[in-house]
Amino acid sequence: MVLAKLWTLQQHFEGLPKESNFELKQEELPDPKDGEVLLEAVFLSVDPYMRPYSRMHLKEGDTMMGAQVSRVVRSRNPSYLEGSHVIVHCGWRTHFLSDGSDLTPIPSNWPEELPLSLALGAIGMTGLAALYGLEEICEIKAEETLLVNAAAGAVGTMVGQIAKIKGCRAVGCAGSDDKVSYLKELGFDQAFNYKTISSLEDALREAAPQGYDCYFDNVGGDFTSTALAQMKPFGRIALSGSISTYNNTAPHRGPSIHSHMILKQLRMEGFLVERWKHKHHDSLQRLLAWVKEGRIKCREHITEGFENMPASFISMLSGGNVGKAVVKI
Ligand SMILES: NC(=O)C1=CN([C@@H]2O[C@H](COP(=O)(O)OP(=O)(O)OC[C@H]3O[C@@H](n4cnc5c(N)ncnc54)[C@H](OP(=O)(O)O)[C@@H]3O)[C@@H](O)[C@H]2O)C=CC1
Ligand SMILES: CCCCCC(=O)/C=C/[C@@H]1[C@@H](C/C=C\CCCC(=O)O)[C@@H](O)C[C@H]1O
Repeated sequence: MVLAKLWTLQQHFEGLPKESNFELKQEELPDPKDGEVLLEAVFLSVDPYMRPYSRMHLKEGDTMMGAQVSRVVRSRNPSYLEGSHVIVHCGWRTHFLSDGSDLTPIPSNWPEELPLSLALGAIGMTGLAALYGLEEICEIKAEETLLVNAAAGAVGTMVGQIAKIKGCRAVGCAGSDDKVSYLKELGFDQAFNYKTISSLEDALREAAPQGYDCYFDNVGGDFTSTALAQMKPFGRIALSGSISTYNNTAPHRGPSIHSHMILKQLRMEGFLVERWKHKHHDSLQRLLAWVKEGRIKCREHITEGFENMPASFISMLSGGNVGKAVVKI
């Protein structure tokens, strides 16, 4: 028997989540039965979707949703050896009993020197979001100019670096001067702090006077209304997320899109990573190769301790992270 800790959604969020929205609980888990494995969390993923999805899919009292890298501590399932690692969507919890059907093994050629936390980020869900948004939705081509917002985050840092690998010009914006310096270190051609500029319109024009072929949108809202005006004819827009609206307490009036979309004949499409599940294996191998070759740098924002899950989540939504937000147990 093991005592699992778990974070529950004590009360639905109103605006930015608060520590009081969460409750830490404990649960006794029995020994695994035939076919089952007992998992222990090693790294928990901290992601923006948890904010809107909790409202859509959770009741008060439910365990918070989320993915983690876990270690198999006891196995009665021959497919999973004790000591091996898997990814599992079991929520914010330290231990979990699984029948094996919901587990994704870490790629078998994972290099020993790479932290397993990257399987939640650059070589995991957020890396895949960047890759698919660029290749499948933007259909980005060499020498094109790309704009990405929330650029210093998990998805954004990957978007800019993949665009550079493909021979494109990458423009990124983020919410602090340190983040902007980091984007330049990563090879972004232009980067600016959207919180300190006097006009977003001017900053976008200065960064790419000829306009943008592709726009990878993580932020939505008013930013998108302004960015659309600077797309080139036949530009493509990948709607990845709209984090600027996740904490809204009143329904948000969407960006005004028609005149730009029609007159410039733009294409805008939302996506979820899981659409290309059939490509995940090969895509993860491509991301892994770029990381091993040093063509992609991975920065992680690691918070220590399961008790700090709510704090890490609130901080990420407030812009406190550079790179992928992860909690290490
Ligand atoms: N479609 C899909 O399949 C997927 C979509 N996503 C989406 O991608 C986006 C980025 O996710 P991810 O990379 O994991 O998170 P990040 O690592 O980028 O962290 C979130 C960042 O968002 C920025 N942010 C917060 N509030 C605002 C705001 N009001 N305006 C502008 N920026 C803001 C902050 O950076 P700053 O300091 O720059 O403000 C913060 O650091 C999210 O919208 C998410 O929902 C993620 C994964 C998969
Ligand atoms: C308007 C909201 C847009 C959110 C965009 C976004 O960030 C999507 C992310 C998904 C994410 C969804 C996650 C969870 C389902 C529950 C699983 C769990 O962790 O318990 C994931 O599926 C990959 C992204 O496409």
